[in-house]
Amino acid sequence: MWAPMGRGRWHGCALTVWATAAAHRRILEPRPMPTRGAAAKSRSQDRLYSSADRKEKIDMSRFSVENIRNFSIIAHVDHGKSTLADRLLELTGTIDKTKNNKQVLDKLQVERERGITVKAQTASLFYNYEGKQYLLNLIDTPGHVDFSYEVSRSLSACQGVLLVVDANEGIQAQTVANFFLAFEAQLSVIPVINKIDLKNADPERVEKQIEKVFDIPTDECIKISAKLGTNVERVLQAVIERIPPPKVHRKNPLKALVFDSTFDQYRGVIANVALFDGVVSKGDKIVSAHTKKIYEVNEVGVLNPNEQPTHKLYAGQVGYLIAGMKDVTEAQIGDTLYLHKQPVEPLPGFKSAKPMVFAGMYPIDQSEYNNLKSAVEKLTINDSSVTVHRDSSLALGAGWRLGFLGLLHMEVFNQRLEQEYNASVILTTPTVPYKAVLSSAKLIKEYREKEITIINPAQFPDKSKVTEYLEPVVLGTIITPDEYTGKIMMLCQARRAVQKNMIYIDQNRVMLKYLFPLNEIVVDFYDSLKSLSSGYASFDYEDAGYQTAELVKMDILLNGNLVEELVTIVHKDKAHSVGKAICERLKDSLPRQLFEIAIQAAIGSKIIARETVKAYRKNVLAKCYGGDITRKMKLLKRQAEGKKKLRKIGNIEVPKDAFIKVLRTQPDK
Ligand SMILES: Nc1nc2c(ncn2[C@@H]2O[C@H](COP(=O)(O)OP(=O)(O)OP(=O)(O)O)[C@@H](O)[C@H]2O)c(=O)[nH]1
Repeated sequence: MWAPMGRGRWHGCALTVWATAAAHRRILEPRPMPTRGAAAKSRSQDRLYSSADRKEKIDMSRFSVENIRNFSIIAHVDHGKSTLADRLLELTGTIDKTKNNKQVLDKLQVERERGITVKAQTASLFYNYEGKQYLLNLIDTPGHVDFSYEVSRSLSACQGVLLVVDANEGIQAQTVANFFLAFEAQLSVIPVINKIDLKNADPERVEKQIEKVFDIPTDECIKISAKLGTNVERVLQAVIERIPPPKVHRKNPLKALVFDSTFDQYRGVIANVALFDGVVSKGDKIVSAHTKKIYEVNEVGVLNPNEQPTHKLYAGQVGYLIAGMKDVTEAQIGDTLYLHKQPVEPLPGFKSAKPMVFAGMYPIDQSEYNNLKSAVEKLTINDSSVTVHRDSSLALGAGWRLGFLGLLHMEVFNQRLEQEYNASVILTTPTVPYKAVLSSAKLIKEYREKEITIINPAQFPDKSKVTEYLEPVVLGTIITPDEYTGKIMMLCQARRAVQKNMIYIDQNRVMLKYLFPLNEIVVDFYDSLKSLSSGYASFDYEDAGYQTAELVKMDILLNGNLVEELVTIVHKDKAHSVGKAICERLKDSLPRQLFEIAIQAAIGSKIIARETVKAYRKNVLAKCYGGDITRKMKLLKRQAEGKKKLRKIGNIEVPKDAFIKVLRTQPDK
């Protein structure tokens, strides 16, 4: 159950508990299931269970393994995972249902602003069913393909999943991808058809799709409205009836898996742990199997959904552990913790995330390097799927080359750096990891390998040094109403994709499988797909290795000066159209300056595209009339502040966000 899973990506989850002394006593007695008539009464009881006043430590020994269920909610983006999680938390009294709860488990600012889940979150729920008290550990996971590493790690701590499908939209590409993650991990799958309250809901059609694509009998589907709370109680009951308890041994020595971690500036690393065997408590001396360092446990507890200290954690439970780990290198995701006096064989851990997109990251001002370094280190504790290599460039100074799981992941990381660490950075053109097979023994000796991976376009080796270039490919799944199939096929062809399969999942919905060069889909394929299908088509992909490709390095020049951020590797056949599009978009995003600017795309010394920005004089003081000196000074100051957001290339001032705008759209012809 805790074994690695498909698609080269992984996960973990967490479990929990809490209560005031009074509430605690109460939770140990079976609680009758709330009925509508008992609503007013249960509200006051629920308050006892709200997280605000849970100060007393909980005795976790009372939750035996048979009464624990670890499950995750997985779905296509926006099908209602977080809304269902809110209802489950309310129904079990974990949060106060009189409050207008929305995305309670989406704690990050970026998640609330974008309305998406980025980070898997956990909460422990207490639930009485047929006279027994259960501890249900719920993990809300992200839906977007870029965050499926979070999904797979979460699944490693679960025995079952709720597969949520929108009753109007039906099965989408990420429903398929997520189902197979759970299926490969041999988890129990409970299909939940959500949004049955919608006018266009057609749960019967979705039931049939589920039967056709996943081979799950229609009578196993639970039809709900997470928004209105309709039939949600049935979901909790199914979790108990259909998902098995974890297979663990409490009498064995401690074996705890670190499946996630966060950083607190006062308390250091907070490790999320799942206990496979044994017990852990405050004061225990534990060892990291990875570093062999010894720590004393300062605190253990559960997430409910906030931290709630407990006396101990027992096998089968999931919670958090603080043990004075201060450094990124000490908090390895996938590490096994064991008791100092009772060494154990470490768990297999997780395969590391495989970055799909790399970009250079540099401080806008080199004096900010150390602050940015510390911010990047802390954020990567919280997001272990980002890979970090030191890098430097003549124009941009010292920085890093970061690997992300996709472009949205890159944008979210950047936004979190700004919002959580107040750091402002320059990002270079995202690139996929290309490979080059070296041609001579001398070069192989120099690089110490025959096949090198290129994650920085500036280091792309010249054709004279290689026998062939290779590009990464992915197997993409597209689900669409059949009226858009023709247009989608043309789009895929323009992206150099090769069709592998096509099936009807119901009377008018088609599932297409294509082999895509990763480079062709990474930036804007999804946007193009959405716009030509009026938003109806969905897309997901998985790693499919490498293929030979004719690649060239393209430079972008401003008045003859190289723009390092925009150096890019392109397929030979696309060089002209991509170069032209970049020049045109750069022209649109560059403000006019006091002199003319020539924008050129070049391959080696050959110019393949050109645009010109005409000269223009921006005189802020022209706005002032009447010679008001204070106002003049204010305007000059504002202009100086604006300049901090600019990067100078030669004598040309380029706004920082111009580059990302340029990269957003590529031509489809
Ligand atoms: N009508 C209706 N709307 C719902 C229902 N459940 C969720 N929604 C709405 O659907 C939208 C998406 O819901 P979320 O719960 O944020 O979806 P999610 O799957 O968690 O989304 P990601 O975290 O981005 O993957 C929100 O606007 C919800 O209010 C439902 O049962 N009925």
